[in-house]
Amino acid sequence: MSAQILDGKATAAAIKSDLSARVAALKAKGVQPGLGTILVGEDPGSQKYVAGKHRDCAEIGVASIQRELPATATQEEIEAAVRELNEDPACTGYIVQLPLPKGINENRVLELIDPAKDADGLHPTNLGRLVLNEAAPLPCTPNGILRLLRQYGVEIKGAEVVVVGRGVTIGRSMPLLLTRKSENATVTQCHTGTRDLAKHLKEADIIVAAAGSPHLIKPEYVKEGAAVLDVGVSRDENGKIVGDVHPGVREVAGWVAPNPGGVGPMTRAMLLVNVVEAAERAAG
Ligand SMILES: Nc1nc2c(c(=O)[nH]1)N[C@@H](CN(C=O)c1ccc(C(=O)N[C@@H](CCC(=O)O)C(=O)O)cc1)CN2
Repeated sequence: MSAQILDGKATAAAIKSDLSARVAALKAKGVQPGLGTILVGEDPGSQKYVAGKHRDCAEIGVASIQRELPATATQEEIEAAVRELNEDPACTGYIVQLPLPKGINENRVLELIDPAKDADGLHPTNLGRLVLNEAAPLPCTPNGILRLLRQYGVEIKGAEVVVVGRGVTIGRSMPLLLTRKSENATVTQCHTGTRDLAKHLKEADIIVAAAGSPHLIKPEYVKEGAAVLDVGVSRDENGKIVGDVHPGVREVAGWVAPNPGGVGPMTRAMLLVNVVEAAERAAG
């Protein structure tokens, strides 16, 4: 039996359609939401993601503010771009596209973002609010994963979830979201220091694969009927995406979020949710 596809494209389209109406309501009140992006360098993947974010903005009526810096930009130049967006009233929320070039202190840049304009939910204040169970913009990919699971009726409550990876955009906060009382999942986090990944995966009802290691999750590691979300992005010699999940997993799993077409579009939709919610808060 082949797994049901968790269709991120279709789910994101429905979310964007709802957001369009909310943006129109804000505009009727004289509020124009605006998403800013800071892109440093010429990484083709990052350029593509940022371009997609601005296409989404145009689709739902959010204004776009784009700042591009060369790969040679200094820490000070990047921090100056952050300060500028903090002060720009047209920018109601913004992101710094990650990763930043080698040699740049990413945490120092993230810490400079005004937490009220943090559209990624990655500022330490907002991550701290998440730990404290307070309202905060949620990190986009983890939130998108939850929305996708709910959309397809995958049971999260009581589920054994294995998160593979511990990066700042997904792995660090995914367990925080899943273990809130509203989700009530049990989470095991695996990473490069995990001794027996297969043992943990075999127990999992839900697998979130965010390691960036091509085809790391093999069919024989997956419990029959599990939900498997492929979030890892590697590229082959032609620039084509290779996910963390082996294609054969579809024959074992109950649900699969493919890559591309699964979690990626949801990440972008959740960014728009954060931007619109921040503008709604600011409008009272
Ligand atoms: N500041 C941030 N940087 C990064 C984040 C993030 O959430 N905030 N996450 C990733 C990249 N990312 C968002 O920026 C992202 C990844 C994937 C997609 C997407 O739509 N992917 C498509 C495929 C696109 C392609 O063909 O390359 C899909 O999965 O269908 C959007 C955004 C790291 N950096």
